[in-house]
Amino acid sequence: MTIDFSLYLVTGRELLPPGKEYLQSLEEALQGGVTVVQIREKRSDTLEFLEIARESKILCAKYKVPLIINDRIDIALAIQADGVHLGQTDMPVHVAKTLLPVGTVIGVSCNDPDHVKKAIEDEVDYIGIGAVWSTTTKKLDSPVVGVRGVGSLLQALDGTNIKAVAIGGLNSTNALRTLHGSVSISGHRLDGIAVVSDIVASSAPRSAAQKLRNILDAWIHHFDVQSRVTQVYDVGTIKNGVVELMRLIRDKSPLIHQITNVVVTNQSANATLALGASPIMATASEEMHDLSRIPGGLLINFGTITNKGGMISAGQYANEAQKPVVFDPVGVGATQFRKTTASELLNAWQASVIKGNAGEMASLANSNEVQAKGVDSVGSGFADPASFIREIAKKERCVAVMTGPTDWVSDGVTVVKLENGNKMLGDITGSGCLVGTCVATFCAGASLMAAAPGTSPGPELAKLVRGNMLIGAVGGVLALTVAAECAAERSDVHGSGTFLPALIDELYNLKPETLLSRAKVQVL
Ligand SMILES: Nc1ncnc2c1ncn2[C@@H]1O[C@H](COP(=O)(O)OP(=O)(O)O)[C@@H](O)[C@H]1O
Ligand SMILES: Cc1ncsc1CCOP(=O)(O)O
Repeated sequence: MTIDFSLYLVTGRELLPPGKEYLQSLEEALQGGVTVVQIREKRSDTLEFLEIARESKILCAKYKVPLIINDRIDIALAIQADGVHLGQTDMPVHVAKTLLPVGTVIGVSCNDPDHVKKAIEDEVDYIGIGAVWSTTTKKLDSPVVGVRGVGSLLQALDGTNIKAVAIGGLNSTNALRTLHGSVSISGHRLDGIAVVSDIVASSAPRSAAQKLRNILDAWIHHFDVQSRVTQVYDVGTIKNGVVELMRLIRDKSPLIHQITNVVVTNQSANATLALGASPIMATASEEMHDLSRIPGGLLINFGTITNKGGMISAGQYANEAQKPVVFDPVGVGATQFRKTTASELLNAWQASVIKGNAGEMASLANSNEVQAKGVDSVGSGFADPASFIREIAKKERCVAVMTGPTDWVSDGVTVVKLENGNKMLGDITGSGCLVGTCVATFCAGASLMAAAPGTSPGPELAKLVRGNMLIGAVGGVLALTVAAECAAERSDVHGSGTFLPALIDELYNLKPETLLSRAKVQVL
């Protein structure tokens, strides 16, 4: 039987809110658009489980929704359920298959590559990947998979007909992030999401399910359409796009919320102003929601990690508001704490752009090809930077920027090579951080442009960010590197001390014509 796995409800009677009756809640969830139901009764004895399963089956049949039984082959047989769901310590699949009628759907829980390998060998019908987020609904025996961990498990299913759903802590706030961020490098997406508490614990399960349904419908449609069309760029389109953004930033002065390090806070705020935007350097968790409601962009630079909670909530609210999130993982390879924090942040929210030098990007990609010393990259960089940047962008599901004497930008398909700049940028502290600020500013411009009425077609509900982040990222790099060239040529610049204020001046005075004539852009 073919099952639509998109909205998979797992029951949990112990979570029902006071006054909500089980069958009533289930029926409302079905009306809200649940496509498959699993009866999970961890505390009931056999007779109670059987009774619940029977009643649930009648209700599911009314809505033509298939019913799956958790763990218990005997109950599944007794009520002629459509399927069973087995955990790693339940009845082995090959034994279950000998007991169940041919055609019974079999699913297993997986949280590592070996589980997936075994599920493929066992020819199961679907896998439940989890827990993806932390949850209090189930006591977890293994660490959470994290959104970024799902893709490699999905990729292992390439070439099979096995379906996959994500489970654990899913709700209407993180569903889109989970769906988008879990797509594998090979383009394999989840078939659905499995939810317990977000629906069952709700006093309004119909609207809880409907909310998830709307997100799923929008995202699946958007993804399936988008994976069939590739946006093609040429140098002219990119340069003109950047200039358009430059003008829009000066005209609209978007708010650039920056959580950045203590070393560069002042110069970053000044660079933002010089570009015509408005900086706010706010770090407390308590203010993140308010800030996310103001159009603009967010920069998270973790050069000095002092407020992880603020970084997490700022990014999550920005995703919700479809605002750009630019992540600068300063010195990520330097300490284990930075590595763990980067992974935590990148699982918590979807970065729109990740920007780093070669050492930082290598560390994020777990590559040993380029080393770092503290916050600096060491050596001559990647042998094939174009392929590296394309792959990391594809893996992280965002635009990636790798700085250095040559800067590289990719959205996972197109690679843009940028050769502006001046080596004096290496003589001041925080030139990479300034690139991050400029990128966040241009991405904010791109977001504002897309938010203008009539400029952004398509299902808005399906997006974690609005606007063209590739052009935004290129714009930020070009603004800073071209301004650096102009600053370095000035007769009043005698060294790094005079270079920095001259750089701010040149950003302030940067003209579209200068940027157009100096920009060294190649599209690969
Ligand atoms: N040798 C160089 N020549 C020209 N531009 C450079 C050079 N080194 C760095 N840059 C520019 O300086 C900016 C910061 O890059 P980088 O030095 O890699 O960052 P970080 O400070 O994070 O290590 C980038 O825009 C890059 O183009
Ligand atoms: C059954 C199960 N398997 C892995 S996590 C989980 C519980 C998910 O519940 P919730 O959706 O309430 O986090």
